[in-house]
Amino acid sequence: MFANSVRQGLRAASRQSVRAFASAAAPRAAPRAGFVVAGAAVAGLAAFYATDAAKLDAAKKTIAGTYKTDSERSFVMIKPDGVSRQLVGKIVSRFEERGYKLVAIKTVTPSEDLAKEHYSDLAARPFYPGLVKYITSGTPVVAMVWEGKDVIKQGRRIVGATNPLDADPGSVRGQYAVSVGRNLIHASDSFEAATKEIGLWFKQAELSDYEPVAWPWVMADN
Ligand SMILES: Nc1ncnc2c1ncn2[C@@H]1O[C@H](COP(=O)(O)OP(=O)(O)OP(=O)(O)O)[C@@H](O)[C@H]1O
Repeated sequence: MFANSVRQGLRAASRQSVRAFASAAAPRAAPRAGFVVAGAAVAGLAAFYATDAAKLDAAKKTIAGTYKTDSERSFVMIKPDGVSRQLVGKIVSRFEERGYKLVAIKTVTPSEDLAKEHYSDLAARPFYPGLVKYITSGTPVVAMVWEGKDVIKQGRRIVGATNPLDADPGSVRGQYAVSVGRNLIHASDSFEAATKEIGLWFKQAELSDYEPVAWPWVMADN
């Protein structure tokens, strides 16, 4: 994605630079030194536009909405222990009562490939095989997408620290979990992770677009 935007930025930059150069370079037979200077200017502009395009891309809307706006989205998953312990309603309520918008929810019995891809950044960790086995136990997970301002950061606070021993008592893990290996729930920890995870678990068509009646009362800043 970033590579594409940089390529687009470079293309836009060279188009702009060529236009700028064409209008600035009135004499047809410009001296050789002029070409050198112009070449450097084109390279400089290309670099500038490439950086600028990358910056713009960071603010661009992805499947996880737009970061730091009301449309920000997080991927939240109730793990097999949460489903088996029949805590789904209580966990969903935490997000709902906070004011966040449920844009997708489904049960999934994850394949090994899906679990491995979801936790691919932990592949080298000693607990990885056990983690994959836990997620693919055959009991489903509940995969969800929640939307609203700061939902990624606040979602992590609702979920609590990875190890329930360190989790705030008011968090899901702090209230219901005991062991790091059975910590009930996952929530995206960054916008990049949310973009990857929502794209991995959901198709665009599965994500609903609506406004809850209380939305302005929850999301307004003043
Ligand atoms: N030491 C460990 N022993 C067993 N399982 C662990 C251990 N550390 C992490 N895990 C499992 O791997 C998951 C992913 O670990 P990570 O470090 O990404 O924490 P996290 O981001 O809080 O968790 P998650 O990605 O599930 O939200 C944890 O939620 C937990 O289920």
